[in-house]
Amino acid sequence: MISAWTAADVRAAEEPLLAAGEPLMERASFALAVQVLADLRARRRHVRGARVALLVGAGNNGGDTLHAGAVLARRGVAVTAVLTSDRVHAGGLVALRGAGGTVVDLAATPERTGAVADDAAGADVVLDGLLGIGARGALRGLAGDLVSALVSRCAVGVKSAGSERSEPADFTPTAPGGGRERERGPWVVAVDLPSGIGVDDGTLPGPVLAADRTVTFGAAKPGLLLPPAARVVGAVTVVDIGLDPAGPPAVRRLEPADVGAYWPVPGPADHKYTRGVVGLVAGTATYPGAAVLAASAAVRTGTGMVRYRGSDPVARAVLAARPEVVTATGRVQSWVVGPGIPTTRDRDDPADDGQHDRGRGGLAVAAGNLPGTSYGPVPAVVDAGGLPLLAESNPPWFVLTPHAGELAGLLRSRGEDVHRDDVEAAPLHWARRAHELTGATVLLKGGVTLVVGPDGAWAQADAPGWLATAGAGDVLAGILGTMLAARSEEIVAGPALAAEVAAGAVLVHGLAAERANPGGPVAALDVAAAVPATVAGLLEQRR
Ligand SMILES: NC(=O)C1=CN([C@@H]2O[C@H](COP(=O)(O)OP(=O)(O)OC[C@H]3O[C@@H](n4cnc5c(N)ncnc54)[C@H](O)[C@@H]3O)[C@@H](O)[C@H]2O)[C@@H](O)CC1
Ligand SMILES: Nc1ncnc2c1ncn2[C@@H]1O[C@H](COP(=O)(O)OP(=O)(O)O)[C@@H](O)[C@H]1O
Ligand SMILES: [K+]
Repeated sequence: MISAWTAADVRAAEEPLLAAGEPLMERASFALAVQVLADLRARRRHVRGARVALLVGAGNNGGDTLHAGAVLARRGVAVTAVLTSDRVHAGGLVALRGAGGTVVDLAATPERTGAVADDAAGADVVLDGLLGIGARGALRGLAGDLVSALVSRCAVGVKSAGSERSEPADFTPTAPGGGRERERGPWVVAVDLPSGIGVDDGTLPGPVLAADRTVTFGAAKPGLLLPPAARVVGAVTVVDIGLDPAGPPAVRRLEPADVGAYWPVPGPADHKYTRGVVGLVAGTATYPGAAVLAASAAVRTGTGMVRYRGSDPVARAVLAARPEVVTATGRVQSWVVGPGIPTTRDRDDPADDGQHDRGRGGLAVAAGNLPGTSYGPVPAVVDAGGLPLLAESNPPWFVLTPHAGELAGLLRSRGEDVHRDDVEAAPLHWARRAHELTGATVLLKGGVTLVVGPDGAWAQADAPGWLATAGAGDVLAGILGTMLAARSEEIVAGPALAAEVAAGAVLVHGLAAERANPGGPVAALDVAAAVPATVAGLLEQRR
């Protein structure tokens, strides 16, 4: 698992160590220099004679950068530090000058910004040390001007899907094949984080120089995992400088081993009911495919049984694809409500095939709101047309699975003035808001999928861009339904678990998409078909 702590938590963890005289900056800057030397060696034959430009801001982030520059200069690298403030880290400046580095005081000559940017754009490596965890809002002043000038000189483009990111890293915050490629310009290494990203919320409030690598100190920061900033951090290397942040991380990311470790493997005493039964309210005459996709995915993920609820013609389509599905009513351990049913609240909408009523019924059971039945409470997945069926207040074992447009609609229905673009610009903020307003766990789908529950947030980036295809969301709903059903009682007893299970479902979905056709296009049903081998691969890792 990758864990990220907020700037405040990192500072709190640093404090006692700094008070005890631990040389944190020395550790950080030395590790940074070692990484830059490795990157240089990977890119050119000789380190000696390489050109490295340091972009230096007013704080300790600039201090780290200057000290790393001193190490590089002593190895024969031609290092030039561009100072964007008249009060940069004094010790770092002395060290760099002592090692033979060159200093350009841009703060004293701001009219040279264009020429300095030209020069930096011609370097082999640029170290972005303008701002670290002390960043507040958009990059301002000279630092902002310099970055804007550099961005215009180092055009970046998004790699075509399928191209490989080969840089060694602790994690790559974008999905496979979704990396970026600088069309021209230097290799950019962000010091601690790319200057100007929202450290704790992953927003991009102003200009940011996209990095090829981020060397981050002590622990990952939320902005390195969260969209949209995750798209500009490159390959992330976490350097251990002895920090031990207290409390739960602000954002986490599951790795395959985490999901494999807790996957429920049936034993000799199990039968289909102990494994979990999924109740599925999905599909209409207009969108029958959603029912087929969700049912297929639920079956392929290893459910004990799928009970399908819908009109006869759709049920026939489901059974033709998956004869394992049953249509008889009975107890279920999780409900999946909404794929392929209309998003209107109109009970009389003939296009709803009666699914709104069935969906409301399922959700009432899942919430434990039907006195006299012993069938609830159980977890539920609420997708697409299920979202308008939600009550005002919902239990956290409900997992809502909107994409950005659906999340905006849900929030508007609860009084927020928000549109799809706003959600895409600050997804963590709006997913948290939806969790607060509905009480439910919120899984916000996208290139990086966020899950927010009572116990914090998860950010998963497991899927190739090819997964952005019709029906992929229905497959996720089916996978998640099976995973929730398998741990139904545990989740209702400790609903914070719903978010972790949901993050696990996103990981399985993403890995299955990659497995279905590595490096190429995938169809939603093929993603479902790839789930069994994906799960077997996860289980293999725990042997
Ligand atoms: N304290 C230490 O000894 C350690 C600090 N570390 C480094 O120190 C960094 C944090 O240092 P600081 O607390 O000095 O903070 P920063 O280095 O992030 O810089 C804060 C400075 O930037 C200015 N600033 C803030 N927002 C701005 C904006 N939007 N536009 C322009 N200027 C802005 C502030 O006025 C302040 O002067 C970490 O990110 C890390 O790189 C690491 O070396 C680990 C040890
Ligand atoms: N750029 C992307 N990279 C990887 N996965 C993506 C990307 N865009 C969307 N996805 C994933 O594809 C799925 C699309 O689901 P959804 O929007 O509900 O489609 P549908 O309703 O047609 O099933 C989600 O799981 C989402 O996370
Ligand atoms: K930085």
